Amino acid sequence: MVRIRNLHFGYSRRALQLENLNLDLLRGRIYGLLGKNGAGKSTLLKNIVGLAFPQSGTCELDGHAAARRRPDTLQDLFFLPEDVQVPPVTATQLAASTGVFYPRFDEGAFHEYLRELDVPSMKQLTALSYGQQKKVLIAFALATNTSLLVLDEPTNGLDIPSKAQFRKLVARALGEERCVIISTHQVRDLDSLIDTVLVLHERRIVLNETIDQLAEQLSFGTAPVGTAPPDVLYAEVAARGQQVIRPNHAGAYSKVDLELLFNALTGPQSAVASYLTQRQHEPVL
Ligand SMILES: Nc1ncnc2c1ncn2[C@@H]1O[C@H](COP(=O)(O)OP(=O)(O)OP(=O)(O)O)[C@@H](O)[C@H]1O
Repeated sequence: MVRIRNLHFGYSRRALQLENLNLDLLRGRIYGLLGKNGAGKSTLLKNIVGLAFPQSGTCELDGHAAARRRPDTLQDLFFLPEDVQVPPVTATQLAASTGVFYPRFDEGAFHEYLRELDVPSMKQLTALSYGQQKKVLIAFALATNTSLLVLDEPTNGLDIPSKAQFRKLVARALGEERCVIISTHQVRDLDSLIDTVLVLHERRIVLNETIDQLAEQLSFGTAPVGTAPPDVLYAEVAARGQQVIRPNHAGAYSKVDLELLFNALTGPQSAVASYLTQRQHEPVL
């Protein structure tokens, strides 16, 4: 679906935001794009949807350069930017005026999503709160049924129950044909939703693994404060003891702690990153 090769991008020639970046995104997956503030998540997403153009390298959507912005590509992708701006119309009018640009737009599903997110469909969007405006556009995005759905910080501005509702709706809207990419710096918002984790750090993708692959390779657990358990790749002091990441030698399954993993990968000289890279280069027996 998305194929990026040796992508270099900077807003000026002197400072690169993305450097020699390679990435493949597949249909039927929900990707979580994690990165610190200013890491370049929005910049990468804009390159993917053809709103920013690589200085060198390629970014292709189903074999066509995203930057060409072909009509058949644009009608099959939806991008929800971080800062949303709504037109002075109702949700119902939005569906009528803008839904036509997306051949598989499902108006019935749009209204169903609005009901589930508890947003009125007959009120002017400009008169809604920021969180409600965001929910309308999330409902619209899901109802477009485009093959590629790119959501930049969609949970910003949502209250806690709406974040849970958001996760439910996205999980339901995913099909074999759809590729969803969601960026966030609030890692916990994507817990139990994404199946693949991407971490953007220091201008590159430093992690691209499914949750299952991570659970297979790493073990997430706790240890008493002051102890140094054997094999520890990363440890962080928490309210009740230390949270630790170790190699999963025993083959036992533990829940992947996304926040701990993110901290481990974006700290100095990440032993977790080195371990995962080493595993990738081990011969398969
Ligand atoms: N239009 C622009 N012109 C110049 N520099 C920009 C522009 N947009 C972003 N940048 C810079 O590019 C870098 C990456 O920004 P970007 O918005 O992609 O980060 P982000 O990971 O999405 O951050 P956040 O989590 O804070 O939203 C930042 O240093 C930012 O200042």
